[in-house]
Amino acid sequence: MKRVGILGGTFDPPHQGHLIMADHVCEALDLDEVWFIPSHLPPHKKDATVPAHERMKMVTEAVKGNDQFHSCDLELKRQGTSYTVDTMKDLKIRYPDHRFYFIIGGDMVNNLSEWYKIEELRSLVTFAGVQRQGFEGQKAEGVVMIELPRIDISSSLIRDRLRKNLTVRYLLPDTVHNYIKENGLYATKP
Ligand SMILES: Nc1ncnc2c1ncn2[C@@H]1O[C@H](COP(=O)(O)OP(=O)(O)OP(=O)(O)O)[C@@H](O)[C@H]1O
Ligand SMILES: O=C(O)c1ccc[n+]([C@@H]2O[C@H](COP(=O)([O-])O)[C@@H](O)[C@H]2O)c1
Repeated sequence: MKRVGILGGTFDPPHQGHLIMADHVCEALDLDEVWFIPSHLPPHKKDATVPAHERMKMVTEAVKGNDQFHSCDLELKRQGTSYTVDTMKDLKIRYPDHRFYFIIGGDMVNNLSEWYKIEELRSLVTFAGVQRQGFEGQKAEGVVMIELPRIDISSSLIRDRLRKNLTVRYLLPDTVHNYIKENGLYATKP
């Protein structure tokens, strides 16, 4: 039986906060792997600013160099709104013997009751929550909370800094930063 963490997100763009949270949960829960799954259309958020295939490529760049981290294009291939319950049902069929942990930031812990078919989803995964700056002390039934140094990095901060032509170096992996520059994403000049 493999123990697999799932980090779903918009990843617009992926950043060090995502990698650090995945690494800490991996250690704390003794996971074999963490799979990063970019949403095609995020269910509870306004649409991403960059197309799904570009976010997928950035996630693939971000996980390079860690053998336990993998990117997964299941939600891209499925298209439509990326409800987590659909993703996990699909993964359970493909990998019936894996045990799945769905990793979420502290900003999401208290909103789980609003997720689509949440009770069915709870039967498929264990939720692992990490603390997030501005959302301290969040906890909810059925969510294992993992301690994490507060990392006040978000994709919106990075998008905002890129728009203003301010440095984002060290906020995200160099590989992702290079991909953004080479492809002129977020209105950077290629
Ligand atoms: N710095 C962080 N600390 C803890 N959790 C985080 C952090 N950044 C992202 N997460 C969590 O990672 C998951 C995916 O996040 P997402 O891709 O939406 O990035 P984001 O930084 O929250 O984006 P945005 O700023 O655009 O809202 C979510 O569960 C989110 O709560
Ligand atoms: O399935 C749902 O109803 C649902 C509602 C909100 C968020 N999620 C998932 O939670 C993950 C993080 O979401 P976000 O909006 O922070 O990118 C991502 O995989 C979303 O698909 C899922």
